[in-house]
Amino acid sequence: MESALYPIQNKYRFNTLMNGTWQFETDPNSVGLDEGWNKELPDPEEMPVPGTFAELTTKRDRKYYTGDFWYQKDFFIPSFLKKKELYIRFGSVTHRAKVFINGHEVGQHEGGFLPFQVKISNYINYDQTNRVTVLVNNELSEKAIPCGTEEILDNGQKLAQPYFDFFNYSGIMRNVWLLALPQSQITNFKLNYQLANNKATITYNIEANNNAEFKVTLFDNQKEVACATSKNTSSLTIKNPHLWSPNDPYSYKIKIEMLEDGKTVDEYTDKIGIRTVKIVNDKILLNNHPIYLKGFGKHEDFNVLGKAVNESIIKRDYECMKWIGANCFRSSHYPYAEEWYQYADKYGFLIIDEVPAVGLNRSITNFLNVTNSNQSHFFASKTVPELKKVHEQEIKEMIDRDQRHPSVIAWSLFNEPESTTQESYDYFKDIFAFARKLDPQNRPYTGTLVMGSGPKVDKLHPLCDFVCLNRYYGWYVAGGPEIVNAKKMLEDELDGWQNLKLNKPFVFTEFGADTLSSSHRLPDEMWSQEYQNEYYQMYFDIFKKYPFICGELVWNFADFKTSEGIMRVGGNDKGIFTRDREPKDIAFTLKKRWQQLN
Ligand SMILES: CCCN1C[C@@H](O)[C@H](O)[C@@H](C(=O)O)C1
Repeated sequence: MESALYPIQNKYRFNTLMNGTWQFETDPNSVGLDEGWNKELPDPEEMPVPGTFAELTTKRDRKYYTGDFWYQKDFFIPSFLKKKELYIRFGSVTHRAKVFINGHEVGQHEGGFLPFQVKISNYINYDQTNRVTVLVNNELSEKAIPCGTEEILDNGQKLAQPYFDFFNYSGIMRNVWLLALPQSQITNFKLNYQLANNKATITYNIEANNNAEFKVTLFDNQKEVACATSKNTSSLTIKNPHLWSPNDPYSYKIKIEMLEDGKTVDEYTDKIGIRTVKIVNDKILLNNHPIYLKGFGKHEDFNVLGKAVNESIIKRDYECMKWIGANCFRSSHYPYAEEWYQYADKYGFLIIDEVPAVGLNRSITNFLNVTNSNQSHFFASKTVPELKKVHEQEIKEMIDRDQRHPSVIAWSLFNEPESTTQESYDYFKDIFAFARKLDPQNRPYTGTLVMGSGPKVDKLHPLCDFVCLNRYYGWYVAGGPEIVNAKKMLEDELDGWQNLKLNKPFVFTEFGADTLSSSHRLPDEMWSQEYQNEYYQMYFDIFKKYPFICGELVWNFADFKTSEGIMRVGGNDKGIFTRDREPKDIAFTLKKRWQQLN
């Protein structure tokens, strides 16, 4: 069911997008399966794919709809495709899906931010119209990621209660492809690079659905530079490699041919960037040179689109990040659509790729409890074994999908869980041990520590190759005139970390202040542009004193939608850019700083 290879077209492989208008119907009483909705929706409406119903409706109960809902689309399959294996590949379906072809169940998937594909060949009527139906569910629990719960309102409606600070958008929010693939096919390939003596050794490991030989060819600007024919794994070596880096995102082309009895039966080509990432003492090295990460925590989020993929938004975000002088972002708090990583490879951005392990606590204000006995002991609950299984499945799918991107430099296995209890350490010790077996390039593994999980109480930093801090001194604590105290709080904490002599890099993966682009205040006040500037200047002045700080990823790239609440004005307003991607004053401050920072 996993589908790590992005669809391409060549003489062996064909695909077509199934995006556009699908039929849609909510199923609040979960009667659809009994009433045959997998064959025919009784009273559907049009729904765009990719898209999310929550951003399109004018009715509150539809916006917050929680439970089962159905998508359906008819499609024609000509008989000349009979020789191929047919699949439907979903870039994602949020949060879980059951797929039917002409009424027959063909597969299901848990997890709303990673691709999967279902084989449909055995259920297709050739030279006829066929029907795909998807049963989707968007409920939150402590047995899946992202975590949350739900309540039943007085009118009987379910309401998702996220343990996280972004709107629980759901549906088919990424591209959908019809794939026609060869019977014998390449299903994934993994690459690792060693650099020495001005040579690069590229070790490959090819996964396929049949035993075969493989011919692997590397091209530099169309010129063949290396070639090998082998079973699934071997290596290629090239002299004077042109390495990939943010300032020079150079790519080679790799072509893999699958051979049966000497005849090519499948071919997959991709762009690859030769580079290495490692941690040495308290520095992050890219191609053996220390790097400083400048950029953002982001969200996939935009007006009307919700989290639906849209290449215009992707392009605009990268243009803004190039303009401001950023070189990095974290895919907070879930793996983004594949197109984000393709652009990062092309434009030379670095990505900390994050699995949707957010809300592994019992409140998004968990940080208020983390240092006292009010802790929720989240990892002591009986649902943890089920949660761990899903967490591991999604780590594997994320790494299988993204391990070849040169832009991906690290894996974030958690965002702000409960992290000061022995049971949290026991849980994540297993999670890290599981994950460390999966990446052929052995990139660094980390996770972000919630406010309060500091040097005296945090249990998870020993598992991390570099330590990521989400800190809000000057906002959630010691805000406004008390910002004078916030400075000392931040310094005291960093002194505490320094005294542990961890000899590890630290990255600030979140720090920020809600700011209304309409607000100017003299003297500055919280929510004003002037305060956002003062807040960041305080952090930057302090960062200078701690050489182990190797990155500043501000929160957030842009304003984004959350659930409603007394601390949210139409959503989270900590953006450097507004939700429609226009700069706040702080963007010009960061541009000046980041273009000078090497
Ligand atoms: C400590 C608060 C949690 N942190 C996580 C992120 O998802 C939130 O959007 C951000 C905020 O509250 O702005 C802070």
